[in-house]
Amino acid sequence: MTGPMSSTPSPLPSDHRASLIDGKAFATALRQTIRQDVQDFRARHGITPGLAVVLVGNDPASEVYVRNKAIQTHHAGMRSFMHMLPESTSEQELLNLVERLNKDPEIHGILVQLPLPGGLDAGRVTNAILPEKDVDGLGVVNAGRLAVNQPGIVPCTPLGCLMLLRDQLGDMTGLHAVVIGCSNLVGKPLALLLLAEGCTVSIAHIHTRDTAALAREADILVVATGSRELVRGDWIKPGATVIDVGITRMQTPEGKSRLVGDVAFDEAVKVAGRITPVPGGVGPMTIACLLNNTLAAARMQVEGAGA
Ligand SMILES: Nc1nc(=O)c2c([nH]1)NC[C@@H]1CN(c3ccc(C(=O)N[C@@H](CCC(=O)O)C(=O)O)cc3)C=[N+]21
Ligand SMILES: [Mg+2]
Repeated sequence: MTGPMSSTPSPLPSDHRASLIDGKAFATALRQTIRQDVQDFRARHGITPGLAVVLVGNDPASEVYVRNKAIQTHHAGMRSFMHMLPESTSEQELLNLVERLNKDPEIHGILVQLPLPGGLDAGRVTNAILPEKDVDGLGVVNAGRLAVNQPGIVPCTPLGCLMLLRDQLGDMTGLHAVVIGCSNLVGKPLALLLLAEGCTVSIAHIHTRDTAALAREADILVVATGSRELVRGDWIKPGATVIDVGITRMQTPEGKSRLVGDVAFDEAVKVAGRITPVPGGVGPMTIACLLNNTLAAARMQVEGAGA
């Protein structure tokens, strides 16, 4: 019995290395553009876009992300409003805060950091955010707009992946995109975006029978499972474009911390044509797209439809 990799000789030279998709550099350039656009927006309207970030509880990883979001929001010339609430916050208190932020004209975008502590219904809280301020694009209105190809706010991580893929590949018509992972946060919206790009899209999930065999068919392979190094080198079609959304913090034997993705990078880099590293791939794009969505939300609220 021979597997597909041994029966199909790889067309790649033995010293092949995928080119790295530099999400960090792309995000830096995007943030620079946004910073300029924010200045122009302020010059035209006398209004500074404002982003409110709500964090409930004290998960250390979430605190780091939220702080990074605030710093980058300021760097882009926008206002940042942080709301750090105790773990004991009730759903009603959280909904009351969202209601206040909905009504506040200085706030154009609202993000409630996920996951929420147990007992708080993320769906109810997310859907309480006005669709025009839902800069995460996770409420049912923006999710529905995406599903029917209407303009709306697209979730930050999928949007970041799409920007990288457009930059790398240009026209994606007819390419087979395989998305591993079907979350409402990443996999599902990204599959819809790739469909709109003209890809043939397959989604693999927990019940998929042979995910490795499906992955080997992919021209574009996106992995968003949160299962570290799930995808091995022999899951990848030679020359494929690989987008690794996963990010897991690990302890090295020396007691240092290290980030790893959902793709076994050292194996994948020998097979893929292009690949995002972790860190420095999708992660920085997520925050840049949050700023992008906040500016777009401010434009829509101030300049109206078609802005
Ligand atoms: N409502 C909501 N919206 C989110 O968008 C959201 C969320 N909740 N909860 C948590 C996840 C996670 N997330 C990341 C953002 C930036 C990096 C990032 O910048 N990563 C860097 C490394 C950062 C580090 O060193 O830890 C990189 O990959 O290079 C990663 C992950 C947004 N999330
Ligand atoms: Mg990354």
